[in-house]
Amino acid sequence: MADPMPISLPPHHPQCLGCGPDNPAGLHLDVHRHGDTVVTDITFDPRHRGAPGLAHGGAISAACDDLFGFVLYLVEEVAVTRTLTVNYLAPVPLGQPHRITARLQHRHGRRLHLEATGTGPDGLTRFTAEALFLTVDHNHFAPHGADTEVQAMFTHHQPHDREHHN
Ligand SMILES: CCCCCCCCCC(=O)SCCNC(=O)CCNC(=O)[C@H](O)C(C)(C)COP(=O)(O)OP(=O)(O)OC[C@H]1O[C@@H](n2cnc3c(N)ncnc32)[C@H](O)[C@@H]1OP(=O)(O)O
Repeated sequence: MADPMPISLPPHHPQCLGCGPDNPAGLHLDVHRHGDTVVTDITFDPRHRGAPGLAHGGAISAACDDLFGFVLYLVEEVAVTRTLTVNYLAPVPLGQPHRITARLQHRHGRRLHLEATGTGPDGLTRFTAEALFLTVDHNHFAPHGADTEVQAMFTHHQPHDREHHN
């Protein structure tokens, strides 16, 4: 079957570390939905350096965590990371695009089990990640004054409308 048409997904908010276009220290992930997966192409650069010439594990982890945050648009529920495990299978060179693909593996009540794979231009999978996200309601963010902002992320994102118009 042909690949589904990619659909552009909006950043969580302009200052998000993972995807915010206005965060000068951010990774600036540009994310698309492909069917039941979300996909981003990231090229780590010298700002993300760990060992010389290689991406820092924390930068890779942040990219995976944020990409999992885009699966929430597909699930259409607010959730936060409870656990995140990254399997660093091979060093990730700076300056080479890597495609990270994430999806919901399964759901059990409030528990969303997510999985991701990061693959280089040579086809080698250099890292994988698994996460447990727990659904929360908007009040989770209220003590930090962000409940309205989080609600807006999910209200303004209308995946079905976008699908029809793309
Ligand atoms: C949301 C908008 C997107 C924003 C951008 C996305 C950015 C990317 C995502 C992130 O970085 S989120 C930020 C980092 N994460 C956090 O700040 C979360 C901090 N942790 C918490 O706030 C609480 O620990 C949490 C809300 C996750 C859970 O607290 P709760 O009191 O609601 O749940 P509880 O600990 O009682 O566990 C609920 C259920 O999960 C189960 N559970 C908890 N930890 C588990 C575990 N490790 N493995 C398996 N099950 C687990 C637990 O047994 C229980 O099962 P039952 O419902 O069956 O009783």
